[in-house]
Amino acid sequence: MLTLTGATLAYGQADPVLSEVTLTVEPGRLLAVTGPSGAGKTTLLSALAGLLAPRSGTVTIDGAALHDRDRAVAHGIVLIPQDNGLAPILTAQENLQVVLIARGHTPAEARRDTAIALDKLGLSGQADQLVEELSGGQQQRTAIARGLALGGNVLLADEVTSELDAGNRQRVIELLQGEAKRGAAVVLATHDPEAAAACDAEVHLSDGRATFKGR
Ligand SMILES: Nc1ncnc2c1ncn2[C@@H]1O[C@H](COP(=O)(O)OP(=O)(O)OP(=O)(O)O)[C@@H](O)[C@H]1O
Repeated sequence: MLTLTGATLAYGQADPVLSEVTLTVEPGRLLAVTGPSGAGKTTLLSALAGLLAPRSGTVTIDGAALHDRDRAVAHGIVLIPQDNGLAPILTAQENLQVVLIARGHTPAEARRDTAIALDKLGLSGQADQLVEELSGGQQQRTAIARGLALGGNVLLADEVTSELDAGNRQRVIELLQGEAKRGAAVVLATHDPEAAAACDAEVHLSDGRATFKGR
């Protein structure tokens, strides 16, 4: 269970982006994080990913303080970043394999899980293409495939449908729902009302505050 308690999130000495946020990201649930541009969606996901320590309040995973990204990785917290975070001069499949091998897969396991994840995103035909040669939407789907291949306990997806056509957006939402069904806690930051509506719950960020919206 990943929990923020009374967390104030800020960069350096600047005014807080979000104040006194309390929320729990529950296994088996898909949570939407919504709000206008600049409201703090990426900031919230950064705190949940162990990348940004709260100025006050706490972030805990299974009751233990989440001090840093290393701790988050050890707890299986996977982030699919807004800018996709892919290495442009590696192929789509290399981007997945490198990360899987770094997490302890054998090369054969990494090849197998890479192929499965790329196929789920409809990218089998792009496996050998350099990321820099892929379209924006294909790159976004490659980043999602990499996130899914890691099979995390917590999956934080930051605006991962922004460059997708309707069919692929639906596919991705169904995959995220599938991740929740297998028991992962899934968080989707999104501007898209349809994507938010497909989630089990929604937290809306506005004017530095987080508000839960019912379903
Ligand atoms: N690394 C940083 N250093 C300083 N300020 C930052 C940093 N990252 C974000 N901010 C500021 O924090 C605020 C929230 O930004 P954030 O990226 O979390 O919003 P967002 O809701 O994800 O926006 P968008 O929908 O446009 O992606 C903005 O005012 C932004 O300028």
